[in-house]
Amino acid sequence: MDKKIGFIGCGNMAKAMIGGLIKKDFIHSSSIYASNPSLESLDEVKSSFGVHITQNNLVIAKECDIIFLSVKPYMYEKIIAQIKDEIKENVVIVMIAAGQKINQNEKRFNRKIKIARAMPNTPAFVGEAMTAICLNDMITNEEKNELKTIFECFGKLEFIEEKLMDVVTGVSGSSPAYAYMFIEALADAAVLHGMPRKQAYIFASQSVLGAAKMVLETNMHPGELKDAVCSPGGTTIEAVASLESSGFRHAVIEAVSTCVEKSKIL
Ligand SMILES: NC(=O)C1=CN([C@@H]2O[C@H](COP(=O)(O)OP(=O)(O)OC[C@H]3O[C@@H](n4cnc5c(N)ncnc54)[C@H](O)[C@@H]3O)[C@@H](O)[C@H]2O)C=CC1
Ligand SMILES: O=C(O)[C@@H]1CCC=N1
Repeated sequence: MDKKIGFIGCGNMAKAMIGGLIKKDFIHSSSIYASNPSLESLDEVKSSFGVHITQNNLVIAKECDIIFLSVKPYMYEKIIAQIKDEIKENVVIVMIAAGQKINQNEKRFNRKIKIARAMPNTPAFVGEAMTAICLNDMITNEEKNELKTIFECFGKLEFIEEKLMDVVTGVSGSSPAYAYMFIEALADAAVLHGMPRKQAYIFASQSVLGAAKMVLETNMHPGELKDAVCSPGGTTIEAVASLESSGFRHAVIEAVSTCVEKSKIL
């Protein structure tokens, strides 16, 4: 790709996406820019991936053709005010913040601007993100395809309606955190029963990875796949019954709903 991609805000999500892009070899590191007030994370991306780093957001504004706003949602107003008169004519702004709506941010630029709203997740770092994206009507088909290629460098991508974006935050943007909690809890249980901690993480995480692949690759219903693990009178159904009596599904549904509601008000 001959365009320059910039990240304003070089925190967890930006680092995951930069890592994913570089590992895929889709864009040369000299075409990636990252800005951040503190040097710590910038030094990390420079030494790991060789990208340009700066503490000045205006460098990104002036240099880059596609700019990811990878700062916290409450920073958007301030960052847009800072860059809006310095950005290139045809720049594509990619907003990844939870809860930030396209029309609310279009107004902040005081002119017609190309905006994509995306919700990725941190598994981008290992090329396994799930990203949802929606676009405003300023973005051309060619730019849509470029964005598709960029996001597919580090995982799966679906174009969705903006009204579903808060749901996406709950089901995929934030859900790696719940999955890590599940893996940690599985491993804790294995340790409780005598397995060394390191080994327990391998067993727990590989079985979660395998289960996810089964859902994606067999197209079978998760319930059917679960049933295939539960031998009549066997071990698994004991665990399943125990999870049900602890309100496992209800706890997950409630947690995701809280997350979606929070995304709506950010
Ligand atoms: N962490 C995640 O899993 C996901 C995060 N997001 C979104 O990505 C955005 C960033 O989230 P994280 O990376 O988790 O946060 P983070 O706190 O790790 O990163 C934000 C970065 O912005 C920097 N920053 C603060 N003020 C700045 C300024 N004036 N100019 C430039 N940079 C500045 C901070 O120093 C920090 O490094 C948020 O809006 C969040 O909603 C979206 C999907 C997933
Ligand atoms: O916790 C957050 O607000 C961000 C949005 C999705 C994942 N992390």
